[in-house]
Order: sequence, then structure tokens, then C-alpha cells
Amino acid sequence: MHQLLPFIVIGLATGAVYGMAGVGLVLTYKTSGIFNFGYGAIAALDVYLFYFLHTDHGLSWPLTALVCVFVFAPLLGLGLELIARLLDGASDTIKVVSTVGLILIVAALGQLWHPQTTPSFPHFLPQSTVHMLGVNVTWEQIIIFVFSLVASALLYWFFLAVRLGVVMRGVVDNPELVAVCGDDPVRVRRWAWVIGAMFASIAGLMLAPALSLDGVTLTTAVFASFGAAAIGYFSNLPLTFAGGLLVGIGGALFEKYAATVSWVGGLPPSLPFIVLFIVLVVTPRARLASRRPTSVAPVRRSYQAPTRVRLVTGAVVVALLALVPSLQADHLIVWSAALIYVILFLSLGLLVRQSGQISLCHLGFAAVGAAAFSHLAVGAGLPWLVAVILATLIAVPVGALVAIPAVRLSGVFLALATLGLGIVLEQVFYPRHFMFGTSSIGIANPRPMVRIGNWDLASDSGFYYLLLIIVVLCVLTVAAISRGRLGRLLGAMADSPLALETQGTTSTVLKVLVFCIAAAMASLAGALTGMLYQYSVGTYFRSFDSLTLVALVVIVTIGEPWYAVLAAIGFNVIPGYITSSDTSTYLALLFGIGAALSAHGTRGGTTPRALRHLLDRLGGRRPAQPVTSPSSPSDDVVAGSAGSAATASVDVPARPARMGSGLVVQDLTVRFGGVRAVAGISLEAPAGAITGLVGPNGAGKTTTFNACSGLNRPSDGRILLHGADVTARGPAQRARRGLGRTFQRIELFNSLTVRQNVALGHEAALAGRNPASQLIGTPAQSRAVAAAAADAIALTGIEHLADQQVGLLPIGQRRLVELARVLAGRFDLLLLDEPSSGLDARETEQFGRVLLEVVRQRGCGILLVEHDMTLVRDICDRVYVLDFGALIFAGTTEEMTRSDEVRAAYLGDVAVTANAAAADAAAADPVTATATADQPTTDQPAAFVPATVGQDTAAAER
Ligand SMILES: Nc1ncnc2c1ncn2[C@@H]1O[C@H](COP(=O)(O)OP(=O)(O)OP(=O)(O)O)[C@@H](O)[C@H]1O
Repeated sequence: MHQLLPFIVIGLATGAVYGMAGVGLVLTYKTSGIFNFGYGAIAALDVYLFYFLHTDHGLSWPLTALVCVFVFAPLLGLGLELIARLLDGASDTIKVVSTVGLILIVAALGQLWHPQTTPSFPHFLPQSTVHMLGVNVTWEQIIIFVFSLVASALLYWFFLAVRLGVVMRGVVDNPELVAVCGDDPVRVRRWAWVIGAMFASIAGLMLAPALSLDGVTLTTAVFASFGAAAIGYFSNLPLTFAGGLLVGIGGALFEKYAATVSWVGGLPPSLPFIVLFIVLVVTPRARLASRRPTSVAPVRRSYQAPTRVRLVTGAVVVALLALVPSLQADHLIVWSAALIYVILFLSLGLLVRQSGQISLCHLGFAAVGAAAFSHLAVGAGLPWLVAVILATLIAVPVGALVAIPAVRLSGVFLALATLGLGIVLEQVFYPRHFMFGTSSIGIANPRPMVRIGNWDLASDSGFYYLLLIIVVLCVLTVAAISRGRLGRLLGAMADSPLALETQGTTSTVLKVLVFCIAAAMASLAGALTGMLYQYSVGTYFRSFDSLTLVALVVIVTIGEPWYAVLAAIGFNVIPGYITSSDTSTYLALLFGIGAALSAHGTRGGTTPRALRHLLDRLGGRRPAQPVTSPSSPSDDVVAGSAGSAATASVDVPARPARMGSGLVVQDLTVRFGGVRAVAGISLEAPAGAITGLVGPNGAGKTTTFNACSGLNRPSDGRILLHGADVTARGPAQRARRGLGRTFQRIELFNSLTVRQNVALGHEAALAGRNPASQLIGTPAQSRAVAAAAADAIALTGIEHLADQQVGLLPIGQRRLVELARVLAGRFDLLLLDEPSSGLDARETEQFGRVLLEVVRQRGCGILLVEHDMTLVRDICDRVYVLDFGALIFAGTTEEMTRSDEVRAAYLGDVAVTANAAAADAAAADPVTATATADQPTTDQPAAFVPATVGQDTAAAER
């Protein structure tokens, strides 16, 4: 134990800093919803300023520290708060990439500031020692530990006891409520960013003396606090601090054994990331739930040039590339590297752009490919082609391993997990003999010793042509994926994983599948990189560069595969021609700025209208029908009303009906923490009938729907679908068993067209959970999908919108598309959540007729949540009424209109509302009673015509 004490002391000091940094990080994450990957960038900038003022210009260290912590850091915090506000409503990918951009900027600035040598940072705190418990402890260590502990404790106390801190906690849960209470949420968040930046600054200054002053080292040093934050579940401050201590002490102890125990080598610096990865993988998903976005992400206009234009452009580009060995022989290696990077960018694009998943460890896959190829081709002596194929395939299980967090997590947590994994791969595995070993020349990666006529594949130009062929094949593969079923599913998953799952595709399998494909392609690129230089070393595949790759894939917004070509030119070719030592750094700075500002790129389309028109004309495509702006209030009127649905008779195309018995909900209770949203309700929605589920706002209707479709977990009760208990089944399984649904807050695949959206209503269940069927569909299936989509589109009268991008349509039309999508599916029980909101009276009436005919001709059942009581009266066979989560009425619509209890519930008459069921519920669960008492009830007339018709801003789907 005595031998361990010095290491524990070191670990305590470093760990306390990690803990304090983690506490600041968690503070901003909790209050803004933005996980600041660039947290280390704040620390690094402060360290630079400290060095500049104190070391370069002789300012005393206390004064310099004051300037850094109390002036510069708050300014940085204010700047970051501005960026964070820009990011509100942006996708997780953009949020991650923006903050990653800060890292790239600061790393580049650091490099530009001290390009040649990286100076070391001075120890500004006293280095004298005291003897404690038999160990010599420096005053620096004592001060760091005590200061970090006190700062973190103060912040915790501030959160608990000071009004601003309490409001900061409130802003996390309900910014609107904070505003109603007279506090400005923006001001509150600004404070959080300022305090977070100050904590980062202090952490940077305390860690810096042990580090060299280069940007990468400094920005990534504070990454260690991510591990601490993970231990605190990104929300608990004391646990985060304790996590920091654990990581610090663990790292120091590993350090002790690293010299003697060979397997420990590389582990000490990676420990925070191992912890991060493990915590993310094992933590229950609900604990890591992201905050609900406060605004809706703007929709980007999708545009693809006509096929003819794309083919011709592709042929021209390939022809030009084929001339490179003749025209640019001096730069052949640069162009060869660019070709390889096209493959890398394409594979990363499959993840980031097409499926909306962030991987920050992509070069790790490439490293696996390079190392595997070398060991197979040189070590095992396998023929070149066999070694290449096996090296490509070897990354598949690695991709599947990375997909474990992807399956469970999404957005920022997936980014964190992959960041951790990339760093662990680099620090722990790269130096091992089964990867690159420790030799500085690395491991041999031979080119193919094949000559075909005059074409020597091992020569530089011969290898270049081989690369060109491989790249063309990869581009064609990715194009085939994009245009096929997998591409549609990936696009759908990126837009709305929730909707895809409830249409019948198991997205966990889809995520694993796409990770495996992307990993295999990256692995191939890695093997080719090794072959290009004939040797490969770990530094070709630095985990930090994975961040740059992701930034490039996001900021180059043009379509596939051109983004990959442009990104490769930016990353490889430009530095090959402009050979100044700073070119790469300036480029990294540019990429960083682009990434930091990428939130701007999400607004509107990316291809200028004039260019689109020109390309369309060249490709012989008819100009697209203009779509009315979704922002105009008048657009809420449904343009589709002129379609066939407006005709009096409704012809419902037959669908093979499975004719089960319907849906049965038994004693369902759903709780959210202390709130009992649904209290022991039972209801039935039989096949061949329309059943209404009504109630005032907050009554528990959507929660009941979510429980039926598997989106929330009931605390009690059972859900039976056609007689089978599906309570433990996921949403996709329930969908495949015939349960279809629409959403109160419309869930469409915004980047796809109306036809593609509707087709997915049928195709998603065919894709199911089998990787092979997710990859590709049979021709018979394609015909069935197309026919089902055409029928549903005609039924809802939206033929004229079929080729429009859904995200650009007004709300009323979007509702019809969502209805068409569920009608295209092979569902025999439909849950429709306020489907008529956004429709006018005539359209609602017609809509009701469509539903009646669907039920009559297909024999399916419908459970309808609706505020329009006229529609409910007209089409429902039976109605259930909820109030405060309890069932207060079940019967026919006539009985409902005569019910005093229902009338009272809608009118908010407390005396009458206190019926037996509600009173029981309140007595059994006073928390619910208190919580729901605050719910706004709809102030409706006795006819129950709601005030909410036409609105689409109701509570988000939970
Ligand atoms: N994820 C959640 N976390 C906490 N409380 C929730 C959550 N989802 C719903 N609730 C609460 O459960 C209750 C029922 O909400 P629900 O959305 O099911 O009502 P609703 O009848 O669909 O209302 P509306 O007609 O306004 O959509 C409300 O008190 C709501 O605040």
C-alpha cells in the first residue's frame, strides 16, 4: 500500500481537476442540451493566453490567472452561448460537429502560434513539498486538489441553494415555465456557459504544467473529464467529481504498473475513455435520455441532379482522373491518397449523412484494415487479393462492436462512445504487435505483384489505376445502396427513427448493418493506404484526424459522391500542391470554422435554385411544381382536397386482411417518475370498428398510444394484439404484427418524397429485422410496395404531391401523407393520433368517410384520438374518455354526449369531475393528482368542439 500512496496522491490531484472540469461540462450540458466537445478548446485557449501574458510578457501569475479565469473565459463562454443558441433545433450531428469544429480551430491556432517547437508550460504553483503519510506531496498538488474540491462543492451548493442555480435546474426541464416565472432562460443559460467556461479554464491551467503546449494535446487533455461526466450520468455533479477522482487515481495506478506489466502499456491515458465507453454501454438508456429539443430542426431541401447529368459528369471526372498519371506524375502520390480518401469519406458519409449516426473513430477502422492486411499478406503469406478481401471483412465484427453503443445510444452519446473507442484503439491497440507494433518503420503492406500486359500494378501509376477502378466500384456500390431499400431505410432512420420503428423495421439491426458496411469500406481504404506507402504506421490513422473527417463530411454539403471527392481534394490534394508548412494547419482551421458554423448550413437548401434549374434542363427533367411555403398560415389548408379523396364515393384498395380480434388494453398504468400519466385503464379497440379515445389536454391519450405501440414501458398492465400479449415486444415487432400508427406531432421522413414516405409504410415491415431483407428487396416486393403506395396516395388524394419532398409541405398535407403511409402498410389495427388536426371542416368530413370505408372494406380496427367531437360522433362506434389519466367513461357516442362526468371533465367542473375513478386515482397517487391539477384543460363548449383543432404544436411524442 505504501508503494501505491505516491501514485494515489498524483491521481487525487489530477482526478480532482478532471472532476472539476467534468462538473463544469455537465453544468452547460444540463442547462443548454449541448454537449460541448470543444470544452478542451476553451481550456487550451486560456492556457495559451496565460503563457502569452505570463511567460512571454512577464505578467505575474496571479494577475494572469485572474485575467484568464475571470475575463477571458467568461468572454469565451458568452461566445459559445451564442453558438449554442444557433444550434437550438439543429440535429445531433450538427451539434456535435459544431463543437468538434472548436477543437479543430484551437488545435490549428496552437500549431500556427508555435509551429516549430512546442514549449512546455511553467509550473506557476509552489513546487516545495510536505511529508504526509510517508509521502512527499507538493504544494501544487495540495492546492490543485483543495481548489478543485472547493470549486466543485461551491457549484453544487450554488445549484441547490442559490436562486440562479435553482433556476438553472429549472431551465433544463421547462424553459417556458422559467420564462413564465419572470426569469429569462437565455440569461440563465448564458450564466451556465460562463461558469462552465471558467471551470474549463481553471482545469486547463492546472493540467497544463504536465503537458506540452500543442493544440491537440491541450484540447484532448480535458477529454478525460468526459469519463468523469459519464460516471455522473452527465447530470449528477457530486458523482461526476467522484468519477474524476476515480479516473485520476485509476490512471495513476495503471501508470505505476505500465513499466513492469506489459499489457498495461497504453492503458493509463486511455482509462477515462475506457470508463466512458463502458459507462455508455452499460448505463440504462433511460438514464441517458437526451433533452427534448425546444424547437424543430429546419428541413434541408434534398436535390439530386437528373441521372443523365450525373452519369455524364461522373464519366468526365473519371476521364480527367485517368489523365493524372500523364499530366501530374509529380503529384501522383497525392492523387492516389485522395482516391483512397474518397472511399473513406463515402463510408463515413453512409453513417453520418445517410443514417444520421456519428462515428468519431472512423480512422480506427482504417487502421484495422491496414494492420490486418499486412499480417495476412506478409505474416500469413496469403495471396494479395485474398488478403485484401479478408482485411476488408475483418472490420465487419469491429464495426458490429462499435455498433453496440449505436444500437443503444444515439446522437451525442454515440459520438462520445466512438470518440472514446477511437482513442483507446490508438493508445492501447495500435502499438501492440498484432497491429502496428512499436517499430518506427511500421509494418509492410505490399502492392499486388501483378502485371497485366504493360500495366504493372505494383508501379506508382499502375497502382493509381487500380485505385481508380476500386474507387469507381465503391462509388457504384454506395450509389446502389442509396437508391435501393437500404438507402431508403437509412434516410428514414436519419429523419425519424421513431416512425421507422413503428412502421416495422428493427432499427437496431439496421444500425449494426450500416456500421458493418461502413467499417468494411474504411478498412479497405486503410489497407490501400498502407499499400500506397508500402508500409503502414499508426500515425497514418490518428484518432484526432477522425474528427476532421467528420467535420468535412458534414460541411461539404453537395450530393453523393461529390462531397467525398471534394473533401478528398481539400484534405489531400491541396496540401500536396501548396506545400507551405502551414497549409494543412490553415486548412484544418478552415474546416474547423466551417464545422463550428455548420448550424447555418441546415437552413434551406444547399443547391442554388439557378443551378438546379440548369441541371434539370440539361438532364431533360421537367421543372418541379412549386410547393407553397410551410410557414404561411394559409398553407394549413389542405391542397390535397382537390384529389380523389374529395369525391363522394371512396374506393379502398383491398389489402390481405389478417383479421385478428383487435387491441385490448388491460389495467394499463404508465408512470413518468412521480407522475402517473395513465392510471389502470382498460379498453378495447376491436377489428372492424372505429373506437374513439378522447379527453382534455394531458388526460393521457398519447401516453396510452405510446404504451400500445411499445414506445413507453407500462408500470403495470398488459397490451394484447389479436389475442397475443405484446407487452414485452418492441414497436417494430408490434408493427409487423399489424399495429400501425400516426403521431400527434407528425413524424415523417422529411428528406424523402411523398411517394417514398408512403412506400415505406409498406416496405419497412418487409425489411423487418433481417439484415438481408433490410439490404435488398425482391422484384415482387418492389412491385407490391409501389402498388400499395400508389393506392394509398390515391385514397388520400395526394397524387399531385407524390414527387414533392415531404419536409417542404405544409402541415395539412403532411397529415395526409402520414395517413397515406399507415394506409399503405399491412396494418389491421390503426392508432390515429389527432389525424384531422390541420384539416378544415369539409376535408375532415371527407377524411371521416375514408376511415369508415377503410374499416368497412379492409375489416381493420381503428383507435382514434381526436379533439374534433363532430368527427368522433360521426364515425366512432364506441368511445372511451380519459381524464387525469383515469378512465371516466366508456360507451356509445350518444351516451357520451349525455354524460355529466364527461361534460364536467371538459368544462373543468371540479365538483362533477371528482367521479369515482378519478378520485380513486388521486387518492392512490397524490403526486399524479398534484401534477395533473396543473394541466391546462381545454375550455370547451358543451358540444366538446375543441379549441385545439388546426394546431400542430401540441406536446411532443414521448
Ligand atoms: N415523458 C414524460 N415525462 C413526464 N411526464 C409526461 C411525459 N409524457 C407525458 N407526461 C405527462 O403525462 C400526462 C399525460 O400526457 P399525454 O401527452 O398522454 O396527454 P394527452 O391526453 O395526449 O394530451 P394532449 O391532448 O394535450 O396531447 C401529462 O400530465 C403529461 O405532462
